[in-house]
Amino acid sequence: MDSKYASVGKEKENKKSFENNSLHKVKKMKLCYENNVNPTKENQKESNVNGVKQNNGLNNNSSNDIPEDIQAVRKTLPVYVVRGRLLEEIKKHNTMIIMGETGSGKTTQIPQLIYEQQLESKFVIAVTQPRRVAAITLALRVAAEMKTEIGSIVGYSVRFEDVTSPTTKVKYLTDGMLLREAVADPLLKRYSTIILDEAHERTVNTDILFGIVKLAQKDRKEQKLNPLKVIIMSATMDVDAFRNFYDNCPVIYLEGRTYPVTIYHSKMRHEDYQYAAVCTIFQLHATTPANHDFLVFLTGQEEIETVLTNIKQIAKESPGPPIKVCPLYAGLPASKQLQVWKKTPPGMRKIVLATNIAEASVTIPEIKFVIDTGVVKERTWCTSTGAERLAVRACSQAAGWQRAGRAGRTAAGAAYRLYTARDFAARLAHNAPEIVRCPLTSSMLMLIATGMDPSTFPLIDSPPRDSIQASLLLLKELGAIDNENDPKLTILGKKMTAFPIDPKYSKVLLCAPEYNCLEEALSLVAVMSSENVFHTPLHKREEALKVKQKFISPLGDHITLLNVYKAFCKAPLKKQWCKENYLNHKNLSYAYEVRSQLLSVCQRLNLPITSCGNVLDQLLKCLLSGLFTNCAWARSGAGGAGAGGAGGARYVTSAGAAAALHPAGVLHCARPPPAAVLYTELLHTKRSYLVTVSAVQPQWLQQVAPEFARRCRSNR
Ligand SMILES: Nc1ncnc2c1ncn2[C@@H]1O[C@H](COP(=O)(O)OP(=O)(O)OP(=O)(O)O)[C@@H](O)[C@H]1O
Repeated sequence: MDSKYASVGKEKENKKSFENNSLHKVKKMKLCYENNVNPTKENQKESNVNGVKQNNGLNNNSSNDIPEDIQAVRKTLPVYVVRGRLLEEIKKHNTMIIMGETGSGKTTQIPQLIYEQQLESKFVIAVTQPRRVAAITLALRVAAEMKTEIGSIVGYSVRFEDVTSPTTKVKYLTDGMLLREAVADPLLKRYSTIILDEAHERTVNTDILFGIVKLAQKDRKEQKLNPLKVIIMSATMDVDAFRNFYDNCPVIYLEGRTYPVTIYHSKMRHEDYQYAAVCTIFQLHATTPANHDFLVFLTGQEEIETVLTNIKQIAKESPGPPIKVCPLYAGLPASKQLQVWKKTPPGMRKIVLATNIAEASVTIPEIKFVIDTGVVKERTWCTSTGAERLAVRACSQAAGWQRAGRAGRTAAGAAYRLYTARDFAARLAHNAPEIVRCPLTSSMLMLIATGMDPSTFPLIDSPPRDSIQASLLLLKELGAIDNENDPKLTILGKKMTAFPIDPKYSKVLLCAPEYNCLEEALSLVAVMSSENVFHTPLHKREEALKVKQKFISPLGDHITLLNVYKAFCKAPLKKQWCKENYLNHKNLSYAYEVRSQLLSVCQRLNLPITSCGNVLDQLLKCLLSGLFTNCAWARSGAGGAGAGGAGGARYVTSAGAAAALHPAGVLHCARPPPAAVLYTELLHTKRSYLVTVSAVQPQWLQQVAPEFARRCRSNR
């Protein structure tokens, strides 16, 4: 059964082109637009709808400080307009797919409608999000709409932060958190409705949740428990795949959006998308009023920081209002991420530079223009070598629509695609789901912890067989499961599920008391969870490398990172200290946050928090107890251990991949190069590199992981 409730479809959105002629000189460049929007009219409309004061201190008031009538805004949303018919459908069906335009009100309104209609009584409505920033900001918005304190009727639960209470009825949570809850209760009995939002993202966690809710629904029916309603939502999903998976369940199409988004495509291809983005920013900046904010999609932290510096420099000489540039990426401390939702002073323009964490679900109220570079940084994984490949790729059409959908949420907007219409048409409709290209160890552990059998578990797309086998073997060798054929969790495995981190690292923390080094292991794991802590600006490279010397340990990168973290903790004026020492304050603050969360899990598990002091071999052995598969040996012969500095040395990993030490690593120039190393990551770019490396004694492997060491010996 397909219902159509409104008439404006995505295919009817304006698709226009912009001509991007000379991009050589930012200030002189001029772009030509067809059918430009009328800025005066737009301003009038915007002043009526923007802004709301939220109870977390984030002020979303409109640029001209006219408070938003939040209830009036609600009532204009396409979902609200069709609420009666929609609720009828929701009552009728236990499983359904809802497709609706970005910004139509799916995520904020549908849970409220269900709650208000008292379809719910003592049970809770869960709404999952692939990303924590979306879960938090949506919960804050819905709490404001429902005039309630966050954490009471409306709450959220994300990694390291649970803002819910026994009165919470509408709960926004990351898919990872719901997966954790399924470990304790695979039937998810406290929920009467589970809404799996942004289904198109197809993260490993959501793919597993699709199967978990399907089984929970069936089992609850068989056990005559309260029924579970499952709603799958997105603006851009592959409906057929989901429909097949959920036994031809009904699909509801909600068409229509509140404000139009005009799409402009570049008329020519750009070799340098960062440069094209900066040019576009300044052209729009010079021609549009302040408080028309911009959202620019880039691929990662380093790129964001480079563009941020460029913008700040160019802005000094450019016409237009003052600019506030806000970065937004996953590794940014939560408080810094939420800065993006803070109101900018009147007369100022906010430019948000984001990775794809801002691609779906979020509303950043005053975003008028989206600038879409059309690329994303994606990790893929090779099962046989364990190598990760980090590559910048063209994003899918679905991602393009989602990005454009971040404009037009509180007023009409536009999306500038820095790629041609022809390029867009040639792109994949959807990216391949994560489950077919990423390591599955964490998800397998959670799945087994829920008592499910990985070999019969229902999935929309099956991961490659060798990927499942490799994950099960690793879990067995980590001691998390008893065997690979009919796996059951061991006591250690059960404890590992208490940590929201990769099982290799939870094993490190759980083994740390044995080596008397939990203090140090916590700091190291935390700092490794954050992005690069070293800041090496190109123009001050020599100076930055000189300063780095004071942290360097001859044992390698891990102890060097620990030295940095310890010094950071002692520094009284942290920001200033980081600046002087060429360190990234945001990333170290993030590590600090993560450490305190990991510490509280260790305390819950009653692990003794002791320190190994200067006996750092203990810490490296402990690290090896979780990362034993990440060992590499210097190749004998030319280029191997005997051949001059380590920079030229070649290593072979336990999985047989050949790689060199990464040039940014401490051991890159060690003489003689270490015979055996432990690495955190095997990265393929143009060459293969071992990243974050420490020297280890070859016999340690035998001591910490005898079974694995035996297997390695027989393979070598
Ligand atoms: N934080 C916010 N501040 C201001 N307005 C907001 C906020 N969050 C939501 N809104 C308003 O509510 C509308 C609906 O948002 P909602 O997230 O429910 O849409 P959606 O259909 O789920 O979109 P998407 O598919 O992009 O996730 C937005 O377009 C915007 O007008």
